[in-house]
Amino acid sequence: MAVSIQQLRFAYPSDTAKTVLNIPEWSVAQGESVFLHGPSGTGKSTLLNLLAGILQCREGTLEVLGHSLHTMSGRQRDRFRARHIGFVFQQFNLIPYLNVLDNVLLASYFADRASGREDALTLLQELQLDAELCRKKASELSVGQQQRVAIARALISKPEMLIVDEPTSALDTDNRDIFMQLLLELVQRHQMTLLFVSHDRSLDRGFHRSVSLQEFNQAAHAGESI
Ligand SMILES: Nc1ncnc2c1ncn2[C@@H]1O[C@H](COP(=O)(O)OP(=O)(O)OP(=O)(O)O)[C@@H](O)[C@H]1O
Repeated sequence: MAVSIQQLRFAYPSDTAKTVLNIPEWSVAQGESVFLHGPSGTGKSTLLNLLAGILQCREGTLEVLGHSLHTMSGRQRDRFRARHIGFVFQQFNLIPYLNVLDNVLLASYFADRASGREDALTLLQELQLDAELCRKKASELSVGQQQRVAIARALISKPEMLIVDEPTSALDTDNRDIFMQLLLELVQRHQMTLLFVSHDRSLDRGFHRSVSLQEFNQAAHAGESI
């Protein structure tokens, strides 16, 4: 299994009275692509952040790619994420003053799987970003270009799992369709597990499974308190 969750409960330390996630059981198979949707504020980003080890699971079990994240320290989770997970954030989080190529190479450095310039340039080319563009600073790119750099950065260390959080909201329909096609092709070619969050249900074409968080998160129904 790529993801296996049992009896997970999560509340933010700053608001412990509010259970954001209460998931009795949920799993994702290796190589599966899952489109996760649900109304705003129901905990989609929170779930992705737990799966990537950015947030800590304090109650229940959370296994990702066979690793027990619920027993790991913060440092171990950071290392796990750098090695095994590619994460594309809503705001991309590129480093604005570094050029495109260096933004991508920096991620491979942190993963301890240093990929060379050639690998990075090939990947950027696959994502339709040419050599000239790769010399530009991230702050000089369009939103669509930044998005593709963020994907390249997530893929450079050859992660087994790619997590993408609502990445298309700033794009027009044509660019969105091109982006989705590119993403799904890359995921299939590299045989990765994909978890993709969006409000936009029309994007779920091509995924193995489309699921609402409310189907398996009990906290979303009850407005539950611990
Ligand atoms: N850092 C935080 N501290 C406290 N509460 C938070 C924090 N981040 C999110 N929340 C709360 O947790 C709940 C779930 O938020 P989350 O961002 O996971 O929802 P979401 O489904 O991804 O929403 P959206 O679709 O709007 O991005 C919300 O009620 C939110 O207010």
